[in-house]
Amino acid sequence: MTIPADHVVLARDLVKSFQTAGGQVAVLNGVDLTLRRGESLAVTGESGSGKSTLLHLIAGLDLPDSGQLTVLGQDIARGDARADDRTRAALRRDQVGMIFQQFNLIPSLTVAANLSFQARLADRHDPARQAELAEALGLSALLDRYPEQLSGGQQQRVAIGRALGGQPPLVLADEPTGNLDEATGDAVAALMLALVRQQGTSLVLVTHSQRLAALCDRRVHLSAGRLA
Ligand SMILES: Nc1ncnc2c1ncn2[C@@H]1O[C@H](COP(=O)(O)OP(=O)(O)OP(=O)(O)O)[C@@H](O)[C@H]1O
Repeated sequence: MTIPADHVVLARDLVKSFQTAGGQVAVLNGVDLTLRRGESLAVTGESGSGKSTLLHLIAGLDLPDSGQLTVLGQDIARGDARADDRTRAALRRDQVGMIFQQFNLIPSLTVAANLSFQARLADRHDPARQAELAEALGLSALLDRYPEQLSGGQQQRVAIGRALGGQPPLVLADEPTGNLDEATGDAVAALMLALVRQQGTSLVLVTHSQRLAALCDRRVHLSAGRLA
């Protein structure tokens, strides 16, 4: 299959199951998904429906049992072929920003060092760009602090800045407001979406919140292992 150049994520008939003590559990059962350049897509679904599993496959943190998955032109899975660990790690490091519910900042690094972390790994650290991003995220006065000295909303703003710092073409966010109160979560989500749009970054946002999902360009619902 030829992939149009503006397709950032292309998934066809993705299947993923897990082996558990109780037997094989089918989680994704034929997922089709297309994400275009600059598009934001919300993925909603019941708890346990497989939203994080899908995000992990797109990030190359795990591999599907079958189906095709191509991310930023890199085949993760196609027929029997699978991208190896190195290829998938390089894709994540250089081209994919990730934002988690638990923020996952590096506790021993200052806000400034956390902000520049991924851009440095991707060899795209730009101090002027980082200063702009810190300003946009309201973090300029907090750059010398450590994560433990920040509120939840501030920590998540640092995590957003870290994910966007290297201007990756794709950002994956897994319940980014799940640990924040409603008002803080709304403010953080609005900032994230504004920055993503400004940068022309594609976004996959996993969320329970219909309000948050409504802010995205498009939304899909995961149910019984398929997207609708
Ligand atoms: N590594 C694993 N081993 C075994 N089972 C797993 C594994 N990862 C996920 N699962 C199972 O797959 C199903 C989907 O999990 P997943 O975390 O993707 O759901 P989710 O929609 O993100 O849920 P939530 O909204 O609660 O975070 C669950 O039944 C979970 O127990």
